[in-house]
Amino acid sequence: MIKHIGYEQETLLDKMHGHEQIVFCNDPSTGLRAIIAIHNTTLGPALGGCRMFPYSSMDEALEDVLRLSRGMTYKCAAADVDFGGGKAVIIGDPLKDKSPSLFRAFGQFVDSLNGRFYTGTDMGTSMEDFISASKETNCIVGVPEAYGGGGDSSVPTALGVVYGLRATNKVVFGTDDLAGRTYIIQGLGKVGYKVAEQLLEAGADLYVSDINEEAVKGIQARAKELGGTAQFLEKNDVYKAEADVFVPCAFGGIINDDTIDQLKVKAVAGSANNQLLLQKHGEALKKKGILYAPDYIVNAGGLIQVADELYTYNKERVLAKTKSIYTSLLEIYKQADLDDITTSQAADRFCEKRIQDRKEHNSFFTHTKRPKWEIRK
Ligand SMILES: NC(=O)C1=CN([C@@H]2O[C@H](COP(=O)(O)OP(=O)(O)OC[C@H]3O[C@@H](n4cnc5c(N)ncnc54)[C@H](O)[C@@H]3O)[C@@H](O)[C@H]2O)C=CC1
Ligand SMILES: O=C(O)CCC(=O)C(=O)O
Repeated sequence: MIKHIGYEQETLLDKMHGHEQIVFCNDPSTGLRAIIAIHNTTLGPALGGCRMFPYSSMDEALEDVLRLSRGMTYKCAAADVDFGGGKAVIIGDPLKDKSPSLFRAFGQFVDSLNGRFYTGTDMGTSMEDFISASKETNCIVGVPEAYGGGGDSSVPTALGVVYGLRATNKVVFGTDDLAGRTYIIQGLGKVGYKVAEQLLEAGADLYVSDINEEAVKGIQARAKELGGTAQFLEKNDVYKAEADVFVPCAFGGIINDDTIDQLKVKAVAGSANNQLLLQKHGEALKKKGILYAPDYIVNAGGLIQVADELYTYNKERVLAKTKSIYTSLLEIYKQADLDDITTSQAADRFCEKRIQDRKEHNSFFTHTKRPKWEIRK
């Protein structure tokens, strides 16, 4: 059917793995090079953050955005929000390559999708970046309340991770108490730093790792104030330290053949998206007796908040839904146990069933079918 298209393009289409749409964004005047991927809009318009990272190649950026947007489809289904899966990546160094005009250009590309994609912060991007983008489009979430948003979405994300850690501790240690345990936190950014702080406040001890020295110094000072410890680990030492729980809060793919061999923890639960490099790594963790908290269940707090923003934001509702990550995760653990499958397989099955059920009612999002979305278009 696509024989007339050259080999390269055919390969690109093959890579889409069931995605609906990919948009390549190029604006030489601001230096913007970005990719927006919309995975699936069965449940509603695509919603997902925008990551900025100095990808070494276009292929690497594409691979990341395809994986991240697919994950959002599952995250939206699990969190029971009426949105589909999408994500964006901007190719560039967040420390050097940002400018308000670059984010305005990005906003224009988002706007061109006419309400099929809503976006906000992720790794490497901040609320300030999206204040710029929101000058060009209404399809921006996670900006400060003064700009009509719900504020920093990493706050509920971190809270959800802490509830996820409680649920995980309950299964592994028989109590959901966070105190008296040792956690390895990889990445002290918007989410990781807040998780670290809450764990210290609860009486935990930490190992921490970040390439940003300021973040490490900051959490060590906070640990001192709170009477806990936050021992620094070099980036390659995080996998081999002995602790109760590994809490990945930086990038994906960190659970792989190499790291599973090194891990000396009883559980893995953190905010990073796409923690398992491949599905088989969930099986390898299970075999090793390490409990894995599926990433998109644990890190859904930010999504819950930004989705709520689009319905008309209510803080109490967001808090209640974020807290329910505790029970959702316990359900997934129970189901995985009953079916003797991995926790990620149990989570995937749950989401795929929810999407399939909805598909019987509608298969493709359009504004005319869902007039309620007019509010933000
Ligand atoms: N911000 C949010 O609300 C949500 C974030 N996530 C995911 O959580 C993860 C963290 O997100 P954010 O905190 O927003 O990102 P961020 O960009 O604020 O923080 C990431 C941190 O990781 C550090 N880092 C980079 N390379 C590292 C390495 N080799 N070793 C240790 N640390 C390293 C960075 O210096 C930075 O401090 C990402 O995977 C993101 O996709 C998932 C759901 C929502
Ligand atoms: O947290 C956000 O701002 C949006 C949701 C998202 O991109 C994510 O959960 O990865």
